[in-house]
This record gives sequence, C-alpha cells and structure tokens, in this order.
Amino acid sequence: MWIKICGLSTEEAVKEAVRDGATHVGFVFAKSKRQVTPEYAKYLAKFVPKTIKKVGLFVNEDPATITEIVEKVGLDMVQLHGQENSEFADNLPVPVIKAFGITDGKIPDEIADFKNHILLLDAPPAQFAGGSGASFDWDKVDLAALDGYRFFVAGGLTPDNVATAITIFQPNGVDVSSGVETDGKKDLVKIEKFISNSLKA
Ligand SMILES: O=C(O)c1ccccc1NCC(=O)[C@H](O)[C@H](O)COP(=O)(O)O
Repeated sequence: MWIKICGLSTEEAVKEAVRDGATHVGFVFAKSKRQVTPEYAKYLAKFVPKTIKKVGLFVNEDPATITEIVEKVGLDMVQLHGQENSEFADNLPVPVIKAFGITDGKIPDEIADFKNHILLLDAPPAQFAGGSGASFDWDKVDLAALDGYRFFVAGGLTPDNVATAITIFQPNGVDVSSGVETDGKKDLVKIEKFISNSLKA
C-alpha cells in the first residue's frame, strides 16, 4: 500500500512521515497556503531517504518550470492538479500522478489517456484545485471503471476513515493533506495515526 502525506512544509512533519512509514511525501509548488519554494523543498528533501518518493504538486504549470524544479529539488514524481492532458504528462521527465475530481461518482472517461500514469481520485476542484479536505461520494463510484489502473484515493481522508476507503476501493495508495492537520498545520499525531491505520487496514 502506498501512503502519501501531502502538503508537507516543515522539517518535523517530513521526519514524522518518514519515521512512520510513508511511501510518498508531497510538496506543493502551486499557489496555496501550503506552497513551498524550490529552495526550501530542496532542504526538506534532505530528510527523505531515497526509498521514499518525493512528489511535486503543480497546477497548469509551464513544463520547463516543472522540469527545472524536478531537477533542483530531486523530485521523483510530479502530481498534476490542473487541466493538463496526457501528452503534457507523457513529456515530463519523471512519472506522473494525475488528479481527477470525481463528481456524482463518475470516473471521467479521460482516465483512459492516462493508463500509463497513476491516477489520484479526489474531490472536484471548487475554491481550491486540491487539498480542500472535501470528499467525493464513495458509494456512487463504479469501481469496475478503475480495473487495470493504478490509483490513489484522496480527498477528505482522515485517520478515522482511511481504513473504510481502503476496504471500498482496494487502491494502490491513499493520500492525505487536510486530514492530518490541526488548525491548518500538519499534526504529528494525526500523521502517525493515518499511517498506522492505513497499514492495519
Ligand atoms: O494542498 C494544496 O494546497 C494544493 C494546492 C493545489 C493543488 C493541489 C493541492 N493539494 C492536493 C493534495 O494535497 C492532495 O493530494 C489531495 O487533494 C487531497 O487533499 P485533502 O483532501 O486535503 O486530503
């Protein structure tokens, strides 16, 4: 099971995620309250062993800028939260996670173009492109539409509901940001609980 802790912006939170068994850590480079500079992400990356994937989040960013940040920080993967198409993803220098907002349980037909990439099922973008803490309607999703795809479930996951999400979706991975925060800051106890509950599920 992949466990991705997203929107990390402090040394303590990165170290906690690493210590507890996260397989992926996410740094947000899009405009956001969780945004980090490439320079600071490079510093945080020093606390991430090579076995754990460092993922950079972008929203409709220019590919040259993404490539520059990938190289500068040493990112292993890129997560795209905008209207990027599969050709855009195919031309990036590292593997891609493509976020799809799920409305009324409908898995978008576009996922077919991203078969070679990893999907991230998320709440539909509203005020924010991601990281909103909102869920989508798990019960309405046609799970058969996901056959043959590698995917993370995300959107409103918490230490308390992650085991249920794993039971329903049998995903390759789970991803969280808001659900391991208290008052807008990463909460080390919640990170530990999220990871241990994911591993137990
Ligand atoms: O976290 C952000 O601020 C953000 C900004 C722009 C694009 C994506 C962003 N975050 C994505 C995530 O952190 C997660 O991968 C996903 O959306 C789930 O977030 P959450 O519901 O907060 O757990």
